[in-house]
This record gives sequence, structure tokens and C-alpha cells, in this order.
Amino acid sequence: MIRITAAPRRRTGRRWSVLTPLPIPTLPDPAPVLPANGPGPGPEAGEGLRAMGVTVRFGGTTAVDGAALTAPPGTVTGLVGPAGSGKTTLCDVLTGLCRPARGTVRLDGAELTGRPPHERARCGLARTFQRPTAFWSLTVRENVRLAAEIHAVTRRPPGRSARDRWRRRRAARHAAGEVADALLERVGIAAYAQRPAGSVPPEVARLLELARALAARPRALVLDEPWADLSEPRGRALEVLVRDLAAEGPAVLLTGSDLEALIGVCDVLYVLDAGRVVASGPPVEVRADPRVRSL
Ligand SMILES: Nc1ncnc2c1ncn2[C@@H]1O[C@H](COP(=O)(O)OP(=O)(O)OP(=O)(O)O)[C@@H](O)[C@H]1O
Repeated sequence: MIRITAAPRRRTGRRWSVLTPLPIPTLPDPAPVLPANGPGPGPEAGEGLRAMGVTVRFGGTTAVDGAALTAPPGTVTGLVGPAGSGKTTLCDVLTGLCRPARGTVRLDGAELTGRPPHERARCGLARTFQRPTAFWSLTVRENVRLAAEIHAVTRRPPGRSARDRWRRRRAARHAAGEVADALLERVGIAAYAQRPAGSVPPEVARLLELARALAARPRALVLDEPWADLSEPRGRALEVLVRDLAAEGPAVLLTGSDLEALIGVCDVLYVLDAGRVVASGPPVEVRADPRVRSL
């Protein structure tokens, strides 16, 4: 008679198998973004978001060429340059959507290079896109509520028991509704809360994306062309909001192609041309730089 027995399990003694994701660096609690939460950790909390020696090539095109920048906590850093100068590609490198040929990315000293976008998000990095994205069939509020709930559930280690996990999810769902309402109010689109995201005007979709990014309580916020589509009053309100957000602690990095428009908002500017940082520093000094004036 042939007896079939289970093969004995082999112990490899290896701590991490090839399928086990790398451990996520432990960072202190991210900076608050809701006004009720009090002051953030301030500029001394870390070095902020940093890219060093980043090069990206698409076939024969060098989109980013050895670029380096630092967006410190508590400040608004602008990345400005003509169309095609590499701003979006650099944002993609920072947030893990584009793998550079060379270069590193760090957030408050934690190495992010090589990590996928969702791990960077868990480290406190949030972004918006040049073309807004959303769950278009959900309402505006549901989009933000979902982001807040996911953040609340994923930022803590999973509960020990099924009951513990269920309780946590219920608490997170309840709190996420309030977070969503506060954020929609803050970005100025509360009137659209119950509208399907796919039916709102482009400027509302852009602000929805910002609210969703803020729901993750980021320590670094990357905003790609945040003023595109915005009417003048909304644009001015966004300037104030961006300054307020940075004052609460996070590093804010934003892109734009109009130097003059960024001067009043940013503490520091980096100017990109053909993928290279050609000037950086306080906005007024950057504006006076002959290399920038010739662009
Ligand atoms: N996926 C891609 N494949 C090939 N080339 C690309 C790709 N993405 C960007 N590029 C090229 O890389 C260069 C930088 O593009 P990028 O979009 O980063 O510039 P940008 O400064 O953000 O411009 P814009 O403000 O017009 O979006 C451009 O020459 C662009 O054509």
C-alpha cells in the first residue's frame, strides 16, 4: 500500500522571504493638517523631502538631469520651469511613480528610493496630479472620506483580534466622515459634497484631489500645477491655504510654469530648464538671476 504523507516543512531560517515587503521605516506621527489639531512639528522636526542627483531618461530624452532639491518642513518650495522642463517627472520620482536611472529620495531622513508609491504614502508623502484623479462615480465626500478611512486604518499596526480590527474599522469610518467634512470646508468645496465626483467642474475636481491628499495627514505634500483650472478667487484662496498648510508643519512642494505667480507664495524656488536645476534660492534672488531671466 502506498501511503501519502505531507512533506516535512523546511525551515529556512531566513527572516524575510522574497515575497515579504521591506519594512516601512518608522517615523513619528505625521504633521496635522486640520486646523483643530494644533501646531505641527515645525521646521526642526526633520529635513523634509529631499531629492539628490536625480536623472531620468525616456529613450533618447533626458527628462531630468542630475537634479537635486530639498523641500524643508514648514515651508513652501516651488519648482518652476517652462513646459517640458521635467517638473512632473521629478514629482513622479519623488512619489515613486517613476524610477530614475540615478539618484535618491529621502523624507525626514528615511530612505524612499526604490520604494513603491503606497509605501511612500504610508511614510507621509501625498500628492496631487496635473490631471486630477478621483473615483468619479463616488461622491466628492465619499472620495475624501475613503482616503481618511484608509489612512486611519493603515497607519497603525493591525489589531490583534478580529473583534479589535472590527472596532478599529468602525471607529475609523466614523471619524473619517468628520475629517472629510472638515477638509471639504477647508478647501472650499463643501457645497459639492454630495455630487458625484465625475459631475463637478474641473476646478472642484482639483480641490477635491487636494482634500483627498490632506486626508492622509501628510508630512510632505507634492502639488503638481495646483492652480491649473482655478478661477481667480479660488486661486487666491489656494495661495492662502498653501501658506497656512505649510505653517502647520508639512513640507509643501508645488510646481508651476509662471515664475511671477509663485513668487508671493513660495519661500524657496528651484528653476528647472531641460531637466537641470539652473537656479535656486529665495524667490526675489531667483528672479534676478540672469540665467532665469534668459529663459
Ligand atoms: N512617459 C514619457 N515618455 C517619454 N518622454 C516623456 C515621458 N514623460 C515625459 N517625457 C518627456 O520628458 C520631458 C519632461 O517632461 P515633464 O512632463 O516632466 O515636463 P514638465 O516640466 O512637467 O512639463 P509640463 O509643464 O508641460 O507638464 C519632456 O520632454 C517630455 O516630453
